[in-house]
Amino acid sequence: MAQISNTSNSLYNFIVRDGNGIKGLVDSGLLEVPKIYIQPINERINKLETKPCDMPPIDLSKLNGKEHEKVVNEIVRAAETLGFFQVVNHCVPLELLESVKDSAHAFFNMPPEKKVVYRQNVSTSLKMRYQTIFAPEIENVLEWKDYINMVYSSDEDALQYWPNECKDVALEYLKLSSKIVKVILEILIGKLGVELDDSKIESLIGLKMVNMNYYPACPNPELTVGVGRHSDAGTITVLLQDGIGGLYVKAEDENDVGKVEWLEIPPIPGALVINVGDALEILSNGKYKSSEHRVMTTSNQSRVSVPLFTLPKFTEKIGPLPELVKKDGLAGYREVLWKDYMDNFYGVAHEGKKTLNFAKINSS
Ligand SMILES: O=C(O)CCC(=O)C(=O)O
Ligand SMILES: [Fe+2]
Repeated sequence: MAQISNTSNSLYNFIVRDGNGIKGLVDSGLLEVPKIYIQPINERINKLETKPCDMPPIDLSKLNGKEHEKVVNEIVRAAETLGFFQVVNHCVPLELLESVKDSAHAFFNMPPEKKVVYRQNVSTSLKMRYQTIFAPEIENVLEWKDYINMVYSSDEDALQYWPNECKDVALEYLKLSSKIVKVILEILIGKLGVELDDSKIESLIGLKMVNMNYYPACPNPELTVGVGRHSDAGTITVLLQDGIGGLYVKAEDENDVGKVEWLEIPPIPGALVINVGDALEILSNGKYKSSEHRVMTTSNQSRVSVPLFTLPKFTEKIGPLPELVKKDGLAGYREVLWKDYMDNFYGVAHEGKKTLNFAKINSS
């Protein structure tokens, strides 16, 4: 924290201590991007070097019909290649998705004094946090994003600790999206030729949290990032994005091996984005890809997104499934206590998929 708070104390106090967030700074009439938000050139997103991801969304309702196997294969292929795909005809009502986005706006539109009570160091609850900086003590440049993190432990706790503005819809979203996660996880594990009982599947997604990300309009989006390059730590993420766009995923150019390209996951009304996290990459011994992704901001509209992160319970030991190691003849990752993995994940600056090196064997 020293770095940021020392270099621009008053900015730090305004944004973080007083709970205004980067949203508050933009609302105050900001014309220029403050220095601590300016990314080094190699981290900026050049839209000209990106293209839209043209993978059609996967229709989950077809899992119940004669195209079951085709849909299963689409899911597996997407998880093996990009690690990202979109689903439609899932079980989450579209009105609920609209209410979730509305409630995110309702929370962030509150005055700072209402939000600051949820700030780390102010609130004693670990179940709800309002933050603007991923990790001020380790990141040198800040992300153009405010967010809340709502950790699920029980319905009672959620209704007690999560903000009134969003708790009911966030809880409903968490429950229904968790069903999608379970269906997809069972398919992916099944296709590895491994059988896991229900309690094991549950423990792989035993920790659930809903974040609400708010990216205010930025005077110069080319200089900043909404979220820098990272992979998600957990098993599977379900992401609701609004219609603004700006989520980019790293892919290998199909026509030019080794060449990297950034694909934008286009907003599709009613669709949910699904992505593989580090835990699933480890479990599958690298077969399923936890993708590097990042977010660009826009100059005239604020964007919201609402990920449901599902992660293994902290007490789980996560390593490649033994049947796969036997089949592959080699483990690409070591077994880690999930708590240790998460401590490392939150303790280092994020630089793409480097957080996975904690578990990788022979990582360079
Ligand atoms: O806002 C988005 O589209 C993605 C956010 C994200 O990657 C995250 O919260 O981990
Ligand atoms: Fe992410």
